Amino acid sequence: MTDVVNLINHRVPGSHIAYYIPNFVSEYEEEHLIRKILESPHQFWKDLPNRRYLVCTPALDSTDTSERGQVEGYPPRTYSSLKTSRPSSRTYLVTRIRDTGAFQSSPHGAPNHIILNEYKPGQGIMPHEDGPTYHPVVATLSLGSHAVFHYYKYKPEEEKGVAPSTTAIFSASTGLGRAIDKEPVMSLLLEPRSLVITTSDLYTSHLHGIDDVREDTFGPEYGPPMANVELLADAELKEAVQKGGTLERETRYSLTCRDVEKVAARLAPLRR
Ligand SMILES: O=C(O)CCC(=O)C(=O)O
Ligand SMILES: [Fe+2]
Repeated sequence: MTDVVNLINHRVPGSHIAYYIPNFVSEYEEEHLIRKILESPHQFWKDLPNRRYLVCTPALDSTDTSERGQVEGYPPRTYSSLKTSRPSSRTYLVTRIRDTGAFQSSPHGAPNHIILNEYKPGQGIMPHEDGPTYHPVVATLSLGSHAVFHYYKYKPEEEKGVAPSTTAIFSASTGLGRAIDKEPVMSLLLEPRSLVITTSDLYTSHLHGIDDVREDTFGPEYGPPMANVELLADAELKEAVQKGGTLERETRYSLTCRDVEKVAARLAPLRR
């Protein structure tokens, strides 16, 4: 892994609550992590039409349930651990994320919870909120492919009715159906091996999502600008974003690392 990062050098321009760190892990580490991910037993994965995911804790082995808990939107039966060799790749990763200082004020001072998602080309995740279960800092590592991450806001309450530019969605914070503004407030290109850290109300009062497309096309007529373009490390990707171009998606794995403030339910050990 690379040296300890100084977050201040990675602030997304125009935002004081998002940080983008390219090449947070090396190609060798990426390959190792993907291999470990693919070794996770099939029964631990939860298949959805547009992605599959599993939930694990960063530091515990598969027989230790002491820190496991229920996370809103994620059924308890998916709780498991990634199969890892010693020393745990997850522990190492979490230590490095802790060392960025982003989780300094979180209850455990470091992520204690990881959601692993796998997206094939053409898959994505609808705009959603993650709910109030977590401390409002999230660190997401991307592996295997790039993705374009959009952040959205809700339409103001007084705008009743769903206009053509909005989508009605259930809000985890209010429990009500609300209309979202389809124009993203911010969009980021996440390179493979990058870490993005978002905090504060980008997390608590906004939604986030990834379009279910096979390729991403950039250019003024194709969609919103990428707020982190100046921070991109890969010259080819950067040029595609700056001058206009198309990037084909490959299989992407994301590790969404957070601190669960309150563990809502203790779970029985997995028997398999
Ligand atoms: O794959 C990602 O980066 C986003 C995952 C996500 O938003 C979630 O699992 O709630
Ligand atoms: Fe999410």
